[in-house]
Amino acid sequence: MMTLGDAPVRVALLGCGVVGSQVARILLEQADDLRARVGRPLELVGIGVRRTTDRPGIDPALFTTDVPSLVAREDVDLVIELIGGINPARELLLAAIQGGKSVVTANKALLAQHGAEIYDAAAAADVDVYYEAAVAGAIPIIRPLRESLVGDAVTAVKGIVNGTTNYILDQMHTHKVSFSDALADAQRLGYAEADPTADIEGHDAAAKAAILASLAFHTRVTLDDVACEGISSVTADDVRAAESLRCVIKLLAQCSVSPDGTVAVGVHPTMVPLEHPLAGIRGAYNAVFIESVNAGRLMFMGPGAGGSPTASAVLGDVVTAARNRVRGVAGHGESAYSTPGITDPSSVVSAYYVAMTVRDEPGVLSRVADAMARRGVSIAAVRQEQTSGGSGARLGITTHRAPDGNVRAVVDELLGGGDVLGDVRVLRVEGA
Ligand SMILES: NC(=O)C1=CN([C@@H]2O[C@H](COP(=O)(O)OP(=O)(O)OC[C@H]3O[C@@H](n4cnc5c(N)ncnc54)[C@H](O)[C@@H]3O)[C@@H](O)[C@H]2O)C=CC1
Ligand SMILES: N[C@@H](CC=O)C(=O)O
Ligand code: NA
Repeated sequence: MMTLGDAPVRVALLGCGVVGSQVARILLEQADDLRARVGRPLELVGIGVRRTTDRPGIDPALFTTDVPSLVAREDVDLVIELIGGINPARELLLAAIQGGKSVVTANKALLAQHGAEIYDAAAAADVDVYYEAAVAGAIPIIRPLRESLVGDAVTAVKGIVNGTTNYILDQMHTHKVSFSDALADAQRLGYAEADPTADIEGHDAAAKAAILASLAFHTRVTLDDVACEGISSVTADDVRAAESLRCVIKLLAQCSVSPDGTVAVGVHPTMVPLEHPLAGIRGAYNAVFIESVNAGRLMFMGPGAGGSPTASAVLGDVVTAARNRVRGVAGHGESAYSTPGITDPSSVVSAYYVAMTVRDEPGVLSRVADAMARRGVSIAAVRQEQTSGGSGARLGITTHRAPDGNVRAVVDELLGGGDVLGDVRVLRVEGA
């Protein structure tokens, strides 16, 4: 990489939505401080957008809809991608890298599916790829895994990594707001993805889990490797059931090394006991625990979504990449030397809450208990109450830890028999 002499570091920004507009604001408002921190001015030379409209405080001459030409400009040193989605974001990032530009992105969907292609291209071109904003918004989590803990041996990463779903679940628990109203609020507040299906079906959290697992275990985990359940089926009844067990429902991402050395990565709605630190993570906040052999247990917490917090993480990367540029070096590349393989999701062990509406007749409970016992699923607690319509009983069973596949097999068996009337719910339960 060439040094820049005394020249400014020239920055192209792609996308000027929730996050991009805040990045532009900070680049312009904090220009003096940023110059002092980089040692050269950070000059915003263009903003690529789909449609040009006036944005208060930003010179209209900066905007262009010809994004490929902006990326190809000879005088651009650094490209910030805040468009989202796969293409054209992928093509634009690859073009930037192949043109010798360093890149900063918040695009977890892209990195979880095409990360290897992008990291390899950056290594070949000797330029930087930074992506702190891609996981858990403002919270520094990529850099701690990529740099601070790289001399340790991480064994598990787990937590809340999607602000939208945490906001929705928190509203459902705390204010008894409906799922759809809470989602509409999350969209209005700028937390949700352009298509919020990615949030509520767990795909966004799964993409982040893939990125975290890749960094934590020095391997390449992609979106397809992640067992993923979202929160779209979580109902007010589930919320009440969780509360009656002194729990709240959270969408948890879990990445760990299994006993056979493979890597287990999953995203699931989970009942979390009120006394657990993750239970108190409110609104669009995120929290991530890292467990490692030498450091022990670390917790990172903060705003996981929203324009200004996410822009903070983007600017951290921009300053780092610009400093590298000034010194004529590229930062740390990807460490993906390990190939442990992915754990079969059915062998992942957890405690469960299994609820179902059953016939209110003698013998039903013992048959359900027998089906569980035959699959090695041990019951921790049982609650039973009349359904409001009186057509059956609502059975809520909490299990001890058991393999996911065994619990699913019990549920399939019960659904095939005559005792279960319907409305079966299976939720993981986190240890206190
Ligand atoms: N909103 C948030 O809280 C967070 C968002 N992110 C990520 O940041 C990225 C941007 O997210 P938001 O700002 O929320 O999205 P947004 O939808 O508000 O903004 C996207 C911007 O890209 C532009 N754009 C879309 N298609 C384009 C195209 N083909 N060519 C040029 N410009 C195009 C849009 O006009 C808009 O200016 C995404 O990758 C998202 O996953 C990451 C962390 C938090
Ligand atoms: N839609 C995402 C935005 C941040 O990554 C979320 O809600 O967490
Ligand atoms: Na982050």
